[in-house]
Amino acid sequence: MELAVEAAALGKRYGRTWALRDCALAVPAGRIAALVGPNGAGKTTLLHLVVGLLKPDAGEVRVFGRPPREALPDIGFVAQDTPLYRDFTAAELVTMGGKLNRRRWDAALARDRLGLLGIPPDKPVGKLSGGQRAQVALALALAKRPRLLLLDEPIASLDPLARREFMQTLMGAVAESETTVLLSSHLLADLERSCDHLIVLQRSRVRLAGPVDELLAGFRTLTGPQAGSAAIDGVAEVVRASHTERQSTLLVRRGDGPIDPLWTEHEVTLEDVVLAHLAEAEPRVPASAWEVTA
Ligand SMILES: Nc1ncnc2c1ncn2[C@@H]1O[C@H](COP(=O)(O)OP(=O)(O)OP(=O)(O)O)[C@@H](O)[C@H]1O
Repeated sequence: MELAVEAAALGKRYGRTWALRDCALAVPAGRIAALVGPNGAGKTTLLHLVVGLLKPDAGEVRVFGRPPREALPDIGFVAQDTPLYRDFTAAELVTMGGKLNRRRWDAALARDRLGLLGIPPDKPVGKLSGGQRAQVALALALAKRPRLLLLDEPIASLDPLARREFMQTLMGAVAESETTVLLSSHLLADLERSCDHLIVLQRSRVRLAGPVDELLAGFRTLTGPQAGSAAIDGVAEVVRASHTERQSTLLVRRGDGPIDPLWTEHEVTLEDVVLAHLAEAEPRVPASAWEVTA
């Protein structure tokens, strides 16, 4: 199995604070991988390490078996907030992309895609809507015909319809080209429909990672009587529990044995699994840290 992204003991720190630590990852080629986690978890840092914009302070990351700098011609990257030269039109950006990527540039693909989406070719991109700009950035990244496409929160500013259209465009494009995608997002419901690999970061560490179908198959929600959890001891490991006066709801990592019929088993969604793993309280900053000496 070819790995598109592989990281071992990868770490990056700013001053004394680790933005990413002990990160071990293996994203197989051809996957659409979602990178999720709370604000400040280290998602952008990880993407910047993968594209070679940052150098690791520990460990290493490889892209198709090579250091990121060597793999750069095979990587397409759309940074957070899709930065584009705002005074240029989409048509000018497509031409400029051709000059910057002489080895491989599919201008026809970008033009066809933008034409289909009704993006005006002759309007400065600064005057397009946020969704249209995101589509321009995606079309430019795809025109590079990358083997790995990195997208940092590409749909954050889009309305629900534009989000769906963006994800459909993305999935259609990568299915045709067998591109591997690593995309960070907070929008779990959108990811469930389109991603087949998941990486959850929390407080600079990988909390959970693997193929979505395997992760979902490994967890169940159980509902049953309060204080009945002894009945599942040894059969299922409780990841998160919530209780009302009458019943308990448990998210469990499923073992092999049968579950006591006291409990009703339900399948889980991606959102259930991610939120249960992130539910640990985030550390708070004490109010005293905000005091500024006059
Ligand atoms: N240039 C920098 N200098 C100092 N600290 C930084 C810098 N960039 C990021 N950090 C810190 O590194 C940590 C990880 O930041 P990062 O931007 O990777 O998180 P993120 O998961 O992408 O967050 P978000 O979802 O808010 O975009 C945070 O604690 C952040 O404050």
